[in-house]
Amino acid sequence: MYSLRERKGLEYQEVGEPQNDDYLYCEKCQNFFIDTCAVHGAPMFVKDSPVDRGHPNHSALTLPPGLRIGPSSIPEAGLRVWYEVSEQLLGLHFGPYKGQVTEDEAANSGYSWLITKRRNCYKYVDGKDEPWANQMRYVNCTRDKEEQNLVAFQYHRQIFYWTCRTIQPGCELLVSYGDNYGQELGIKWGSRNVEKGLDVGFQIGEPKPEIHPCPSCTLAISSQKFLGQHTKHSHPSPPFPGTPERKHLQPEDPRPGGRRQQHSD
Ligand SMILES: C[S@@+](CC[C@H](N)C(=O)[O-])C[C@H]1O[C@@H](n2cnc3c(N)ncnc32)[C@H](O)[C@@H]1O
Repeated sequence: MYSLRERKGLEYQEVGEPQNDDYLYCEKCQNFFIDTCAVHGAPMFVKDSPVDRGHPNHSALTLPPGLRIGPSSIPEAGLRVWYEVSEQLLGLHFGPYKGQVTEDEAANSGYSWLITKRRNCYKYVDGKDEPWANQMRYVNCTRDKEEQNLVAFQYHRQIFYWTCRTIQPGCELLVSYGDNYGQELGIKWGSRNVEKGLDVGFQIGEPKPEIHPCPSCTLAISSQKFLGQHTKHSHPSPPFPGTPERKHLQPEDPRPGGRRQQHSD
């Protein structure tokens, strides 16, 4: 016969395998890491300006100081995000991309990113509706490698953008939506004709489109008349209290960033 001895309870912690989107990438080391690069420390994350969700202008008002929204100089691209202050931007992460989260594949608005939950299992974050999205919805798609300055990546089941090259003052922020999506949009890779002097990308020193910055929010409007209409509609006095201050970028939440991700639809 065996006597059942009392067993001491084992104390242990279950340490899960890191998921693919737990890793971040250090450009200097050219290596992946979790949380903090052992050599270069924690990457910088830029937080959105705080705004109550559901405000009709929510997306535009979340713009961090130093960035602006205005008409894009890319033909038929609508609005864009551009960088307005005098220092260069580098080594920053924006996000997460906000919007309505759905598992419905039909989320095909032109503003929805695909997020991989696990093998063959996806969800979508759709930034179409401005009251539920953030400023990242205004970032347009790059037309070639040279003008790309942001990379979209998935981190902890969310989409972030990181600055893959120095962003000069006056430049539009441009991210790759992924090859398939870009083609579906009719965005031709290499359509920016630099050699023939037909580059329509807005660079410093080039003729700028007409811009009328709104004094009460981060929008810039293409005509004085539309600015008047916007002010009347969006800023009946007193101005909306969540109006962000226009200062240089101030990274607040130093955490890391990583890899490229596919754009959905
Ligand atoms: C995520 S939104 C970008 C913000 C958009 N420009 C706006 O005004 O709301 C994606 C849409 O912008 C337009 N777009 C983005 N990049 C473009 C490009 N390089 N050329 C033409 N249209 C572009 C397309 O209409 C696309 O469906």
